[in-house]
Amino acid sequence: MPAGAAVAGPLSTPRRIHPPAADASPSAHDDFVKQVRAYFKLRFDATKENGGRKPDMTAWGDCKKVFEIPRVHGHIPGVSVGDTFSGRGEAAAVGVHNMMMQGIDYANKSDDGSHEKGAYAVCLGGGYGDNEDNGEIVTYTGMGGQGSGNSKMQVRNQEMSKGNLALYRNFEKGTPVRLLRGKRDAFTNLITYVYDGLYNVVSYTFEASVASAQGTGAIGEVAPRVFKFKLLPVKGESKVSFLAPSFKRIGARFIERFVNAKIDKTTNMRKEILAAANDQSMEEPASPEPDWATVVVMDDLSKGAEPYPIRVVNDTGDGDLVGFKPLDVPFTYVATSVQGVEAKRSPTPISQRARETISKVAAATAQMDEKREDSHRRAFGTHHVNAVPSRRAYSLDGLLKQSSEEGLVETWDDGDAKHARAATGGDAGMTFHAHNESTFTARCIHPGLEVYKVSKEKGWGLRCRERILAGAYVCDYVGEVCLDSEREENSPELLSDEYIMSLDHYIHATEDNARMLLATTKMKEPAAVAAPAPYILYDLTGEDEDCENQVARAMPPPAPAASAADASTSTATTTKSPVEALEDYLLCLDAYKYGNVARYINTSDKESTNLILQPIFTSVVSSQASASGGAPDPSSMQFYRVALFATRDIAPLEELLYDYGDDYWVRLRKGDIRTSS
Ligand SMILES: C[S@@+](CC[C@H](N)C(=O)[O-])C[C@H]1O[C@@H](n2cnc3c(N)ncnc32)[C@H](O)[C@@H]1O
Repeated sequence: MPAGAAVAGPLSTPRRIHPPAADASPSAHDDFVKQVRAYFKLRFDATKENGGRKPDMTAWGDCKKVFEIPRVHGHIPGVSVGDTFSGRGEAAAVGVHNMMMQGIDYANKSDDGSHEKGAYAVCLGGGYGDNEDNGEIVTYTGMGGQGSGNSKMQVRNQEMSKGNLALYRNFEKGTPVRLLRGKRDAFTNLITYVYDGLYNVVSYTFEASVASAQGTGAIGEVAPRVFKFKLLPVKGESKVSFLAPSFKRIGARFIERFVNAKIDKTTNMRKEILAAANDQSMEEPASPEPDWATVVVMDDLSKGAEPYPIRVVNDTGDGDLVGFKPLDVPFTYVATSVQGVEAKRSPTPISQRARETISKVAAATAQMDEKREDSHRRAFGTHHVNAVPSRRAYSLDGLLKQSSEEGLVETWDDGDAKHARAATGGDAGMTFHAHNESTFTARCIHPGLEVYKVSKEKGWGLRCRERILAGAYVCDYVGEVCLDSEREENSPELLSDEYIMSLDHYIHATEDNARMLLATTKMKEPAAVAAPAPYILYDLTGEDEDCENQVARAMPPPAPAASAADASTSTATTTKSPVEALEDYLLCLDAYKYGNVARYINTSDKESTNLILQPIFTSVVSSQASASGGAPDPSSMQFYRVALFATRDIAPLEELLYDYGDDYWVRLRKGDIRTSS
């Protein structure tokens, strides 16, 4: 039977009718589609009349026996953007979306290689609680991982296969998908579907599902992850139909302008950054679009925990998601450090001890307050005392301000704006200044921070899309507070070492300091501690470039031989130096499982770093204080915030780096630390 020939009544002997050739006239295609729809209606009504179940599906099945249903990318000839369908069956019969039971219509491998180009179509109309349809921007959730029954709960991570892989190919190859939108009518309870044309897959993420029992945001609960594909309408080939939930709010004309403006803005931003990086004039003829595709792995790593979203992107072109740690480990983003998270789940010895230490620290803070000034005088010299706490630490616009004498940052006013520049002298990273939280004005992360794939060797790193001024606060190092000595129990994997920030700025400064801390925190009786050894644990002056030597010098001197009488009563503590004794109680921030954006900051040699760490005295609420109305105790030298500041102006997209310290490089060289690759 030639294409387009009429079908006379229900067919007892099914015959396959092929669609017209691609170059046939539009009217031939229109006729074919009309014919299919007429036959569909016939079979639908007949099934319904005979009391058959699922007439939609039956009619589709009948159509398939009679007509060859087109399997092509792009528009279906004879179907116009805006055409409506009575159900999924009718849309399937004409080939707009050929899979009735699932949202993504994709080819299998036998389909003549077209699976390589990606999915044919997607259907929006319920099913995945993670879908978002804002009209101009559609977030389409991938398939798989849902529980059985009607709950639609996400119970497992989705996999990059089948429809998800197909949509990834759309993204990769730039093949648009057809979008079928469905909406249930509140009165008739019937769903109408409309063909809204072609949409591009512009990015995708792999993130925690909100439609899961665990996706409640509770700390310690890790929701299964789903793929989310962002779709934008192809200009001139699509529409945002009345079925899109936000249609009334936005209005189609605005949508078109909005979408195009958005794309232009991104392109211009890229051009600007590239031009700045290459020091090219913006007047020069536009260079061809860079050959990179930014894979937006996540729109906001913090899931709303930070005031600014933190994008995770990969523009290396390797398209590789593997190795992005939140995908590999149960990581939870937290904006401030957490205590005893493990204990909440199961009371493990580590968190128990960590909590005891924290409360001892809190209890000792009153004494600490009195002694702080004294300790700082001993640790850092007289001129630093004034900076603890110091209202002079920040300029009016919130930049960290220090005199050049203190070797950190100096500021000046050039009349128009305040600028800050790294001081030429001094070793900023090696001088520790303490600031009281009450004088610490910048409490919010720097806008524009972005986690990105640096290289295979370094793994992921942090950069900022905006210029960071010298002295500006960037973020805190945030993690799970635990005992340094027992952190292995918390994160036994070797890699966990990568995310530890030891809170040892003070005890490693001087022996005196450690002894004072030990005494005030009453963790060990000072009498039980051996006489102080006259050495500095780490060379904080940074004068000695050979870190091997520094670590060698850092080793404690051999323990004095114990006498026979001592041996009978001696314990390990009697031979420990104050620093060693205190190390058992040293706290650290472990950002392996709980952390913030700072866990992605890589290290570099001192010359190339652009950030420094600054301890900020924080407040700990002791049990005593909570009983008396929750007034926070003053902070201590053992439990403090670690803030990161810019040491110089940092250009947009420049990697943010701080010096992990000599110990890191020594351990790296010895092979104690694995790199990310
Ligand atoms: C706190 S993490 C930084 C984020 C890490 N790059 C990632 O992908 O998650 C520290 C780890 O990053 C890697 N790293 C940091 N700085 C590096 C550098 N300069 N060269 C190579 N690897 C580095 C090392 O594996 C290190 O243990």
